[in-house]
Amino acid sequence: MGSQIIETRGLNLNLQGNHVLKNIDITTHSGQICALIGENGAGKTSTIRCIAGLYPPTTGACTIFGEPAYNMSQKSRNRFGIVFDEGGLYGEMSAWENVLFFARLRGMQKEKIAARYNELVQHFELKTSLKVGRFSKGMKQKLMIIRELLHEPELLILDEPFNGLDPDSKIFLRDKLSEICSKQGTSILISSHDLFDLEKIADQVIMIHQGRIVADQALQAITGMTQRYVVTCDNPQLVVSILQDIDGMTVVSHDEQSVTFMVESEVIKQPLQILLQHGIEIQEFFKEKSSLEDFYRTTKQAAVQN
Ligand SMILES: Nc1ncnc2c1ncn2[C@@H]1O[C@H](COP(=O)(O)OP(=O)(O)OP(=O)(O)O)[C@@H](O)[C@H]1O
Repeated sequence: MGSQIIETRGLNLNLQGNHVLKNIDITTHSGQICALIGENGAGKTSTIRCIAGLYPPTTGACTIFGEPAYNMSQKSRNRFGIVFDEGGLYGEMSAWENVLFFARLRGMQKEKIAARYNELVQHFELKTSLKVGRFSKGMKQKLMIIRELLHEPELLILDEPFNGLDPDSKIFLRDKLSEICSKQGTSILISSHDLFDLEKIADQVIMIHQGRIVADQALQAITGMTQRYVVTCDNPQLVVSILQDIDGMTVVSHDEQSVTFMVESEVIKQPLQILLQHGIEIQEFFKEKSSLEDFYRTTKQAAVQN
């Protein structure tokens, strides 16, 4: 695993008498995509604001590149880029003018800015002929990411970057972010409600519920194989009645097309063989994989009960 990028320890945040973050402990590593998930109002944006040095922790510590995030030096500030949903683009300017303005503030030279801008515009396939005020949501999102990648940061922080994007734009952006991480080694911290898309790109998943961390795991550990099988056939009702009589096989659910069942692997070695032996005409048979959505649901259920 790479070096530590973000570290929070016992991070608490009070905003106007509201205890928004409670003992948040986060460690992220370089070259990885870390996803922040959780329901509306869970505390994702507040966590990101602390990490970016916009809010001082009420108690506890929050460091980025080993330096306290609040009041960090300009040098450390230049080591990351951040995109919030609310934007911060100038509509009356062109894409180039927007990018130039921010890159100059970061102390970059114009020739370097131009070269990098062209490279990123190509990478993100951004059409730049219109004034930014006439850009679509997806184009603005791309431009903000280009602006924040221009100075070649080691870390890119994104707060709900897929918000309001159509499926094509979402897939495109998701895959480009993954590429930037894998090819250029840029670490990414991303908050989003798009669990399906996060599942495609994240390495680490942190779930926040009512200001507390309720899960922090490698994606690989979350989305492994389950002990559940799914069979699709013409007569699921028949399958249900057959399975009910077999020791070691338990029906979990069924509908008009399929049956999901669990198998005790010590008792049943070849579930497919058993179905075939009973003369069932199978259209599809597979072992179910757990998704990030399943994980979110069960983790949330447990958090609500605690
Ligand atoms: N300035 C503020 N003053 C008081 N409370 C605040 C302030 N900003 C946020 N909060 C509260 O902090 C909690 C966490 O908000 P936050 O925006 O961090 O959640 P989130 O997980 O990003 O939500 P969403 O998914 O809706 O963007 C919410 O209850 C919110 O009302």
